[in-house]
Amino acid sequence: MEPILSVEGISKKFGGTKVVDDISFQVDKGEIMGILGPNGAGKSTTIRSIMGIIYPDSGSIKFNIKNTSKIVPIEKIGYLPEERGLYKNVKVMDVLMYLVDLKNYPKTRAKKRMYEYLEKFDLKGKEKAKIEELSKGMAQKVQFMASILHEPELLILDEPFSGLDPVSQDVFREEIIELAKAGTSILLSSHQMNLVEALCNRIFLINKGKKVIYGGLNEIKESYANFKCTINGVFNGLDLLALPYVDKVEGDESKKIIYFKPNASINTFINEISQNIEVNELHIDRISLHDIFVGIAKGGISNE
Ligand SMILES: Nc1ncnc2c1ncn2[C@@H]1O[C@H](COP(=O)(O)OP(=O)(O)OP(=O)(O)O)[C@@H](O)[C@H]1O
Repeated sequence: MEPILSVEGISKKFGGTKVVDDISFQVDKGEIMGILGPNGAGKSTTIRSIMGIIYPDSGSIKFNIKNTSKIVPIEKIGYLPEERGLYKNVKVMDVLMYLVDLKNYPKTRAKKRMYEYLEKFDLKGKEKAKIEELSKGMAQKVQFMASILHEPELLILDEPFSGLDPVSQDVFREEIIELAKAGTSILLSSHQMNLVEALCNRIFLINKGKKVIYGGLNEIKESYANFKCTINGVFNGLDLLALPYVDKVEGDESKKIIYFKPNASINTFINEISQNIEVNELHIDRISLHDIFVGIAKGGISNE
Protein backbone atom coordinates (compact mmCIF):
# COMPACT_ATOMS: atom_id res chain seq x y z
CA MET A 1 0.00 0.00 0.00
CA GLU A 2 1.21 3.48 -0.83
CA PRO A 3 1.32 5.82 2.17
CA ILE A 4 -0.15 9.31 1.97
CA LEU A 5 1.40 10.20 5.32
CA SER A 6 4.54 8.82 6.96
CA VAL A 7 5.39 9.69 10.54
CA GLU A 8 8.91 8.58 11.30
CA GLY A 9 10.33 8.46 14.80
CA ILE A 10 8.84 11.66 16.18
CA SER A 11 9.44 12.65 19.78
CA LYS A 12 8.25 15.70 21.70
CA LYS A 13 9.05 16.96 25.18
CA PHE A 14 7.09 19.49 27.18
CA GLY A 15 8.97 20.93 30.15
CA GLY A 16 11.40 18.04 30.27
CA THR A 17 8.71 15.34 30.02
CA LYS A 18 8.66 13.23 26.88
CA VAL A 19 4.99 13.09 25.89
CA VAL A 20 5.62 11.55 22.47
CA ASP A 21 8.45 9.06 22.30
CA ASP A 22 9.76 7.75 18.98
CA ILE A 23 6.41 7.32 17.25
CA SER A 24 6.28 5.94 13.69
CA PHE A 25 3.28 5.03 11.57
CA GLN A 26 1.79 5.50 8.15
CA VAL A 27 -1.61 6.32 6.77
CA ASP A 28 -2.10 4.44 3.53
CA LYS A 29 -4.03 5.87 0.61
CA GLY A 30 -7.76 5.24 0.98
CA GLU A 31 -7.63 3.70 4.44
CA ILE A 32 -9.09 4.74 7.77
CA MET A 33 -6.33 4.53 10.32
CA GLY A 34 -7.19 4.91 13.99
CA ILE A 35 -4.95 6.47 16.60
CA LEU A 36 -6.07 5.37 20.04
CA GLY A 37 -4.91 5.75 23.56
CA PRO A 38 -5.97 6.75 27.05
CA ASN A 39 -6.22 10.40 28.15
CA GLY A 40 -2.87 12.14 27.93
CA ALA A 41 -1.34 9.37 25.80
CA GLY A 42 0.01 11.80 23.20
CA LYS A 43 -2.58 11.52 20.42
CA SER A 44 -3.28 15.23 19.98
CA THR A 45 0.41 16.10 20.31
CA THR A 46 1.12 13.66 17.47
CA ILE A 47 -1.69 15.11 15.36
CA ARG A 48 -0.64 18.71 16.06
CA SER A 49 2.89 17.77 15.00
CA ILE A 50 1.52 16.36 11.73
CA MET A 51 -0.39 19.59 11.14
CA GLY A 52 2.70 21.70 11.78
CA ILE A 53 1.05 23.44 14.76
CA ILE A 54 3.86 22.28 17.01
CA TYR A 55 7.30 21.06 16.04
CA PRO A 56 8.54 17.68 17.19
CA ASP A 57 12.02 17.69 18.77
CA SER A 58 13.11 14.90 16.44
CA GLY A 59 11.78 12.65 13.69
CA SER A 60 10.13 13.49 10.41
CA ILE A 61 6.67 13.80 8.87
CA LYS A 62 6.22 13.31 5.15
CA PHE A 63 3.16 13.80 2.97
CA ASN A 64 2.90 11.91 -0.30
CA ILE A 65 0.61 14.43 -1.97
CA LYS A 66 1.05 15.57 -5.56
CA ASN A 67 1.07 19.09 -6.99
CA THR A 68 2.11 20.88 -3.86
CA SER A 69 5.37 22.27 -2.69
CA LYS A 70 4.23 23.07 0.85
CA ILE A 71 5.66 21.20 3.84
CA VAL A 72 2.12 20.82 5.20
CA PRO A 73 -0.14 20.95 2.12
CA ILE A 74 -3.17 22.36 3.95
CA GLU A 75 -5.21 22.77 0.76
CA LYS A 76 -5.18 18.96 0.38
CA ILE A 77 -5.69 18.19 4.08
CA GLY A 78 -8.83 18.43 6.16
CA TYR A 79 -8.37 18.87 9.90
CA LEU A 80 -10.90 18.71 12.70
CA PRO A 81 -8.98 19.80 15.79
CA GLU A 82 -9.73 18.49 19.26
CA GLU A 83 -10.38 21.99 20.52
CA ARG A 84 -13.55 23.10 18.80
CA GLY A 85 -14.17 26.71 18.04
CA LEU A 86 -15.12 28.69 15.01
CA TYR A 87 -15.50 32.45 14.90
CA LYS A 88 -18.60 32.82 17.07
CA ASN A 89 -20.03 36.05 15.76
CA VAL A 90 -19.89 35.01 12.11
CA LYS A 91 -22.53 33.35 9.94
CA VAL A 92 -22.15 29.67 9.07
CA MET A 93 -21.85 30.40 5.36
CA ASP A 94 -19.28 33.18 5.84
CA VAL A 95 -17.05 31.10 8.05
CA LEU A 96 -17.16 28.12 5.68
CA MET A 97 -16.51 30.24 2.60
CA TYR A 98 -13.63 32.02 4.34
CA LEU A 99 -12.03 28.68 5.24
CA VAL A 100 -12.36 27.15 1.75
CA ASP A 101 -10.89 30.35 0.33
CA LEU A 102 -7.78 29.84 2.47
CA LYS A 103 -7.43 26.48 0.73
CA ASN A 104 -7.79 27.96 -2.76
CA TYR A 105 -10.88 25.85 -3.41
CA PRO A 106 -13.42 27.17 -5.96
CA LYS A 107 -16.12 29.09 -4.09
CA THR A 108 -19.03 28.15 -6.36
CA ARG A 109 -18.33 24.46 -5.93
CA ALA A 110 -17.83 24.95 -2.19
CA LYS A 111 -21.18 26.69 -1.90
CA LYS A 112 -22.94 23.85 -3.71
CA ARG A 113 -21.26 21.32 -1.42
CA MET A 114 -22.14 23.43 1.62
CA TYR A 115 -25.87 23.30 0.83
CA GLU A 116 -25.67 19.54 0.23
CA TYR A 117 -23.96 18.97 3.55
CA LEU A 118 -26.27 21.33 5.47
CA GLU A 119 -29.12 19.15 4.29
CA LYS A 120 -27.29 15.91 5.00
CA PHE A 121 -26.35 17.05 8.51
CA ASP A 122 -29.88 18.21 9.32
CA LEU A 123 -28.85 21.88 9.29
CA LYS A 124 -30.91 22.97 6.31
CA GLY A 125 -31.62 26.70 6.43
CA LYS A 126 -28.88 27.42 8.98
CA GLU A 127 -26.43 28.99 6.55
CA LYS A 128 -27.28 32.48 7.75
CA ALA A 129 -27.26 31.58 11.46
CA LYS A 130 -24.31 32.81 13.49
CA ILE A 131 -22.09 30.12 14.99
CA GLU A 132 -22.97 31.35 18.51
CA GLU A 133 -26.66 30.68 17.79
CA LEU A 134 -26.01 26.99 17.13
CA SER A 135 -26.01 24.18 19.68
CA LYS A 136 -22.66 22.56 20.48
CA GLY A 137 -23.46 19.55 18.30
CA MET A 138 -24.61 21.75 15.41
CA ALA A 139 -21.42 23.83 15.62
CA GLN A 140 -19.42 20.62 15.58
CA LYS A 141 -21.18 19.56 12.40
CA VAL A 142 -20.27 22.91 10.84
CA GLN A 143 -16.66 22.43 11.93
CA PHE A 144 -16.68 18.94 10.42
CA MET A 145 -18.00 20.50 7.19
CA ALA A 146 -15.13 22.99 7.32
CA SER A 147 -12.71 20.04 7.34
CA ILE A 148 -14.22 18.34 4.27
CA LEU A 149 -15.78 20.96 1.99
CA HIS A 150 -12.54 21.43 0.03
CA GLU A 151 -12.40 17.68 -0.79
CA PRO A 152 -9.16 16.90 1.03
CA GLU A 153 -7.07 13.87 0.08
CA LEU A 154 -6.12 13.35 3.71
CA LEU A 155 -8.59 13.96 6.51
CA ILE A 156 -7.38 14.18 10.10
CA LEU A 157 -10.11 13.94 12.71
CA ASP A 158 -9.17 14.45 16.35
CA GLU A 159 -11.96 13.02 18.52
CA PRO A 160 -14.70 13.75 15.96
CA PHE A 161 -17.43 12.04 17.98
CA SER A 162 -16.87 13.66 21.37
CA GLY A 163 -19.90 15.55 22.62
CA LEU A 164 -22.21 14.24 19.92
CA ASP A 165 -25.51 12.51 20.55
CA PRO A 166 -25.94 8.98 19.10
CA VAL A 167 -27.87 10.24 16.05
CA SER A 168 -25.16 12.76 15.17
CA GLN A 169 -22.48 10.14 15.82
CA ASP A 170 -24.19 7.95 13.24
CA VAL A 171 -24.29 10.83 10.75
CA PHE A 172 -20.53 11.39 11.20
CA ARG A 173 -19.80 7.68 11.04
CA GLU A 174 -21.73 7.26 7.79
CA GLU A 175 -20.01 10.30 6.30
CA ILE A 176 -16.56 9.02 7.28
CA ILE A 177 -17.33 5.68 5.62
CA GLU A 178 -18.56 7.44 2.47
CA LEU A 179 -15.49 9.67 2.31
CA ALA A 180 -13.19 6.66 2.64
CA LYS A 181 -15.13 4.82 -0.08
CA ALA A 182 -14.63 7.83 -2.33
CA GLY A 183 -10.87 7.56 -1.76
CA THR A 184 -10.16 9.98 1.10
CA SER A 185 -7.43 8.76 3.44
CA ILE A 186 -8.42 9.27 7.05
CA LEU A 187 -6.52 9.48 10.33
CA LEU A 188 -8.98 9.28 13.18
CA SER A 189 -8.34 9.71 16.88
CA SER A 190 -11.08 8.51 19.17
CA HIS A 191 -11.88 7.00 22.53
CA GLN A 192 -15.05 5.34 21.30
CA MET A 193 -13.86 1.82 20.72
CA ASN A 194 -17.05 0.61 19.11
CA LEU A 195 -16.76 3.34 16.47
CA VAL A 196 -13.07 2.67 15.91
CA GLU A 197 -13.85 -1.03 15.52
CA ALA A 198 -16.60 -0.25 13.04
CA LEU A 199 -14.53 2.20 11.01
CA CYS A 200 -10.81 1.55 11.03
CA ASN A 201 -8.74 -0.78 8.84
CA ARG A 202 -5.67 -0.37 11.01
CA ILE A 203 -4.93 1.12 14.38
CA PHE A 204 -2.02 2.64 16.24
CA LEU A 205 -2.35 2.30 19.97
CA ILE A 206 -0.32 4.75 22.03
CA ASN A 207 0.17 4.88 25.79
CA LYS A 208 2.35 7.34 27.73
CA GLY A 209 3.76 8.62 24.45
CA LYS A 210 4.91 5.20 23.25
CA LYS A 211 3.67 2.73 20.69
CA VAL A 212 1.84 -0.21 22.23
CA ILE A 213 0.23 -1.86 19.22
CA TYR A 214 0.28 -1.00 15.53
CA GLY A 215 -1.31 -3.00 12.76
CA GLY A 216 -4.45 -4.30 11.06
CA LEU A 217 -7.53 -4.45 13.23
CA ASN A 218 -8.14 -8.11 12.43
CA GLU A 219 -4.55 -9.15 13.14
CA ILE A 220 -4.61 -7.21 16.39
CA LYS A 221 -7.80 -8.89 17.43
CA GLU A 222 -6.32 -12.27 16.55
CA SER A 223 -3.18 -11.57 18.55
CA TYR A 224 -4.72 -9.88 21.55
CA ALA A 225 -8.39 -10.74 21.65
CA ASN A 226 -9.16 -14.20 22.90
CA PHE A 227 -12.43 -15.89 22.10
CA LYS A 228 -15.49 -15.66 24.25
CA CYS A 229 -18.64 -17.75 23.99
CA THR A 230 -22.09 -16.70 25.13
CA ILE A 231 -24.52 -19.54 25.71
CA ASN A 232 -28.22 -19.43 26.58
CA GLY A 233 -29.30 -22.89 27.62
CA VAL A 234 -29.53 -25.55 30.27
CA PHE A 235 -26.20 -26.38 31.89
CA ASN A 236 -26.36 -29.94 33.20
CA GLY A 237 -23.89 -29.54 36.02
CA LEU A 238 -20.88 -29.03 33.77
CA ASP A 239 -18.01 -27.32 35.60
CA LEU A 240 -16.83 -25.00 32.86
CA LEU A 241 -13.99 -23.61 34.95
CA ALA A 242 -12.53 -27.11 35.20
CA LEU A 243 -11.83 -27.05 31.46
CA PRO A 244 -8.11 -26.20 31.13
CA TYR A 245 -8.58 -23.66 28.34
CA VAL A 246 -11.33 -21.67 30.09
CA ASP A 247 -10.14 -18.47 31.73
CA LYS A 248 -13.28 -17.20 33.46
CA VAL A 249 -17.03 -17.60 33.40
CA GLU A 250 -19.67 -14.93 33.99
CA GLY A 251 -23.46 -15.13 34.05
CA ASP A 252 -26.21 -17.06 35.79
CA GLU A 253 -28.03 -20.39 35.61
CA SER A 254 -29.40 -19.94 32.11
CA LYS A 255 -26.91 -17.63 30.41
CA LYS A 256 -23.14 -17.79 30.67
CA ILE A 257 -20.26 -15.94 29.05
CA ILE A 258 -17.19 -18.14 28.83
CA TYR A 259 -13.84 -16.39 28.31
CA PHE A 260 -11.11 -18.54 26.80
CA LYS A 261 -7.40 -18.53 27.34
CA PRO A 262 -5.17 -17.70 24.34
CA ASN A 263 -4.97 -20.44 21.70
CA ALA A 264 -8.03 -22.29 23.02
CA SER A 265 -9.59 -24.63 20.47
CA ILE A 266 -13.23 -23.80 19.91
CA ASN A 267 -13.76 -27.19 18.23
CA THR A 268 -12.55 -29.00 21.34
CA PHE A 269 -14.84 -26.87 23.47
CA ILE A 270 -17.88 -27.56 21.31
CA ASN A 271 -17.19 -31.31 21.33
CA GLU A 272 -16.80 -31.31 25.07
CA ILE A 273 -19.94 -29.36 25.87
CA SER A 274 -22.24 -31.02 23.35
CA GLN A 275 -23.32 -33.74 25.80
CA ASN A 276 -23.61 -31.43 28.79
CA ILE A 277 -25.39 -28.31 27.65
CA GLU A 278 -28.78 -28.04 25.99
CA VAL A 279 -28.05 -25.01 23.85
CA ASN A 280 -30.79 -22.53 22.95
CA GLU A 281 -28.46 -19.84 21.65
CA LEU A 282 -24.71 -19.76 21.20
CA HIS A 283 -22.43 -16.97 20.01
CA ILE A 284 -18.69 -17.18 19.63
CA ASP A 285 -16.73 -14.00 19.09
CA ARG A 286 -13.55 -12.33 20.21
CA ILE A 287 -13.33 -9.92 23.12
CA SER A 288 -13.80 -6.37 21.96
CA LEU A 289 -11.25 -3.71 21.24
CA HIS A 290 -12.66 -1.98 24.30
CA ASP A 291 -11.49 -4.88 26.50
CA ILE A 292 -8.06 -4.82 24.85
CA PHE A 293 -7.85 -1.05 25.34
CA VAL A 294 -8.83 -1.23 29.00
CA GLY A 295 -6.26 -4.00 29.51
CA ILE A 296 -3.59 -1.77 28.03
CA ALA A 297 -4.65 1.35 29.91
CA LYS A 298 -4.47 -0.63 33.15
CA GLY A 299 -1.06 -1.94 32.24
CA GLY A 300 -2.15 -5.45 31.29
CA ILE A 301 -0.46 -5.35 27.90
CA SER A 302 2.96 -3.77 27.92
CA ASN A 303 4.71 -1.66 25.31
CA GLU A 304 6.64 -3.77 22.83
N1 LIG B 1 1.31 22.66 25.10
C1 LIG B 1 1.57 21.79 26.07
N2 LIG B 1 2.35 22.12 27.11
C2 LIG B 1 2.65 21.25 28.09
N3 LIG B 1 2.20 19.99 28.13
C3 LIG B 1 1.41 19.59 27.13
C4 LIG B 1 1.05 20.45 26.05
N4 LIG B 1 0.25 19.77 25.18
C5 LIG B 1 0.11 18.54 25.72
N5 LIG B 1 0.80 18.42 26.86
C6 LIG B 1 0.90 17.22 27.71
O1 LIG B 1 1.28 16.15 26.84
C7 LIG B 1 0.63 14.95 27.24
C8 LIG B 1 -0.10 14.37 26.03
O2 LIG B 1 -1.19 15.23 25.71
P1 LIG B 1 -2.11 14.98 24.44
O3 LIG B 1 -3.08 16.12 24.37
O4 LIG B 1 -1.24 14.74 23.27
O5 LIG B 1 -2.84 13.63 24.84
P2 LIG B 1 -4.09 12.92 24.19
O6 LIG B 1 -3.68 11.51 23.96
O7 LIG B 1 -4.57 13.68 23.02
O8 LIG B 1 -5.11 12.99 25.39
P3 LIG B 1 -6.72 13.16 25.46
O9 LIG B 1 -7.30 11.87 25.01
O10 LIG B 1 -6.95 13.41 26.91
O11 LIG B 1 -7.08 14.32 24.58
C9 LIG B 1 -0.26 15.30 28.41
O12 LIG B 1 0.39 14.95 29.59
C10 LIG B 1 -0.41 16.80 28.29
O13 LIG B 1 -0.59 17.38 29.56
